[in-house]
Amino acid sequence: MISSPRLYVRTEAIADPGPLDQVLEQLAASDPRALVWIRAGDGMIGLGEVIRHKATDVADAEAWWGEVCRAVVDVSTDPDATAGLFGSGLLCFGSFVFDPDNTAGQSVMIVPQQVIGRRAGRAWRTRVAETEEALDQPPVPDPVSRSLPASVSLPVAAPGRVGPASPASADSPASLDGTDSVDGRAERDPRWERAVADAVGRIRAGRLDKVVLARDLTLVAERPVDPRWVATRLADRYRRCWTYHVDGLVGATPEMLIRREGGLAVSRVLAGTIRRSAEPAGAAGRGATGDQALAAALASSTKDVEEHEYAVSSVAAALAPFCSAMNVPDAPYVLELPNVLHLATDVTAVARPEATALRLAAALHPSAAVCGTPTAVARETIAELERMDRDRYAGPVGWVDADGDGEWAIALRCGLVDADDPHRIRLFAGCGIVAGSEPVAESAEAAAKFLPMREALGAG
Ligand SMILES: C=C(O[C@@H]1C=C(C(=O)O)C=C[C@H]1O)C(=O)O
Repeated sequence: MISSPRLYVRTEAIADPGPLDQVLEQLAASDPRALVWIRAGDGMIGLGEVIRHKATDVADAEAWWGEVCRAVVDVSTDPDATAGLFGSGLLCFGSFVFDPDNTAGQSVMIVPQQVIGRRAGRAWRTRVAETEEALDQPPVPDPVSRSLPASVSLPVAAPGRVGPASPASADSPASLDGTDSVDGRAERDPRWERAVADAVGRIRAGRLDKVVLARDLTLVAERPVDPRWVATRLADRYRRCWTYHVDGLVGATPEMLIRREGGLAVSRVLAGTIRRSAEPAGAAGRGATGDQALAAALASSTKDVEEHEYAVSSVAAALAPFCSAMNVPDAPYVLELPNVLHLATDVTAVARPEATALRLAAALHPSAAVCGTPTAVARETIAELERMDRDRYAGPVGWVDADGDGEWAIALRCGLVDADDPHRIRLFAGCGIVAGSEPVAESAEAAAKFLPMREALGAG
């Protein structure tokens, strides 16, 4: 039996502080541990910590969150002020490991002391405390009052020079010049390419249909990596993605595992990728004509369409038992991001009342977009061939509210700041492997997926 402290919660409407990526940059007095969920300037920033729960898995987190919510007293004086604002009121941020059986990492759920939220031009602040009196005290820090004394300022700082961790001098930033470049290391990894070739062999031999293989890249920065700095830059450039930071895991993902708002559940499935070329303007990959040609190539690639279909079927099959109606579009559309184009399908469904965002996330994870088909064989294949701890990469990351609504994305295009040495950050990128995959092309795709984080860190 889990026992939860009584929590008092108050939500109030506030003046619009402006796009949250800019607010994050101005949150001078806040802690670098600020929790972040931003998309196109809207979303939530969480400050402070009231409770932290080390979850064993998503189902455990759901049971725990139910207990917490049962012990909550909402003392908002004007509940109408924020009624219907998705994300307002008590909420919890979370980030889950990809595979609890194969990791040294830890899933975490965090209830912040304060949330500053913004959606569609409206804004709110939610405060949480263990006594009602504490809610009557001025919040510390008060990020929406613009009169912070300079002395409390902890500037959101750039990481300085960033380079690949080199085995020879693992503690100092490596040179970005010459042959020892991030590019050289990020583009190709012979060991990973052999794993891809091995996976293709297993798929052609009929042992499985699809497996997602990932690799990592550790960068070392001159100064400790401030996730707020990284998140600000990601949110500005990747406006169609969900920019997140939870407990050292920072990234901007284009893939929504499940969003539940009221009875409506939506999952954005991605699989099938083409890199936007870095060729000079006028060449394929740059400008409208180049993008159109790439989009057409992607949409007509049998390999990518097949890879995509596995991912869509796995999501539709996992959602079906929890939904009374579902719409699965016949064909994908092309989602354009600054670094890549993806085949995308938005599966929408009417969720049964007991199907909370966390319950749906538990049912959907791991989807074929990050694991493979069939799931169990793909999971074993990953453990065997990848030889890497995914930690919280490719696990669900997001938030849930007291009604069970929320958004759980897949933690992609991210990095994990080393808890013991914040100068070090481990980036991840993975690719769906099917019968028609080629190791060198998959390396190029992985390199394109590293790009958002490398650019945000100034190691582009
Ligand atoms: C695994 C990743 O991305 C996934 C794999 C994709 C693919 O192989 O085409 C596309 C989007 C994601 O579902 C990643 O970004 O690390």
